[in-house]
Amino acid sequence: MSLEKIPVTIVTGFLGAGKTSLVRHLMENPGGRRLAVLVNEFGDVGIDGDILKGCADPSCPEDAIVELTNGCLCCTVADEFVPTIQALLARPQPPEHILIETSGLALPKPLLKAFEWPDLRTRITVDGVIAVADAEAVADGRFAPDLAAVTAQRAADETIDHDTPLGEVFEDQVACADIVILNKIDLVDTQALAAARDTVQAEMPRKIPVIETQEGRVDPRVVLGLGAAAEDDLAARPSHHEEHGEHDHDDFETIVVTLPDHAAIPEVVAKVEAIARDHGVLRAKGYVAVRGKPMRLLVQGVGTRVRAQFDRPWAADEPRVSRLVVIGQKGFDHAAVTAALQGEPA
Ligand SMILES: Nc1nc2c(ncn2[C@@H]2O[C@H](COP(=O)(O)OP(=O)(O)OP(=O)(O)O)[C@@H](O)[C@H]2O)c(=O)[nH]1
Repeated sequence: MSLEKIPVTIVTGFLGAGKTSLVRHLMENPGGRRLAVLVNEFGDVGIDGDILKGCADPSCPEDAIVELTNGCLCCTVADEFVPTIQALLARPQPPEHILIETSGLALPKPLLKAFEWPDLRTRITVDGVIAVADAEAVADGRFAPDLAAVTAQRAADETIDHDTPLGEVFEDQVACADIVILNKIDLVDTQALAAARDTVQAEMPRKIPVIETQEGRVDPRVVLGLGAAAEDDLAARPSHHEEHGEHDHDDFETIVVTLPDHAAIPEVVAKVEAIARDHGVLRAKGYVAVRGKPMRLLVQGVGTRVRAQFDRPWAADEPRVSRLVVIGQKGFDHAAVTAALQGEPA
């Protein structure tokens, strides 16, 4: 038995940045490695796991794709993360590389600390932390500091943290990374791309590569096999939540909304656009039944950008239930969002 530690790549990045797209691309291009994938999502509706299981193959069979939906990975280390990794390592053919997709709200640093767990420390190592960023969202200033707060408080105290909740999560993710994937370059022009690059670079505590991609398509040789051993290098990866030792996710809220069947795709898309526009919803995703269609519709909203495509037929034993996971900042209007999704189209 080899004593080499199994490399683990942690994929982090804000809600909807393109983490699942990247993981999927790596599963399709494993470079000869036998992979296992661990995916963590908010809410108990595992959509990413479902998407990823759709591209299971011999180099990453379905039972090597594990979903952890019981809350945040970094907060359930002992109960969930450690036993899951142990089970993967105990497989007759253990993986040669493990990919972990964290939830878009997760802070990577507490997860890195889990690699110090006695039973894991000798068996796995963090090969690299990849932060995926949405070039359009970054260029739009969605992670920018709260300028009003900066102005109001500058005179009072220079040291007060003026970041927005989105800004904090974004900064923590970039600060922890070994590589940043600046994704969705199709949605920005050259100027906006340069602005996004500058913003990402401004957040880096140390110089790391920034790679531009579309749909997370990157040469696996660039992102796998970095040998970063990030768990030994925690001090170089500062976090906003350092002093608390742990963190909570009180800045964001998730609801799950059950929808009626829809008559046509544009209706669903318009509603998902509307909840982002009118109620500041950050992310919406799920499967929707369209009347008369045997296929289920995968609906994905990132801000007001919405994609909908049929992914596979509803299974015979599967209820044709339309459900969307909706994530927004704390205090978003759950009732209004639910009503907007459940109501008749405008
Ligand atoms: N236009 C465009 N859309 C993209 C690109 N990459 C991903 N998307 C879309 O963006 C949406 C979110 O992509 P995901 O890969 O699910 O993002 P994620 O980071 O895994 O999302 P969460 O797990 O919810 O945080 C999906 O609708 C993707 O199809 C890209 O390069 N360009």
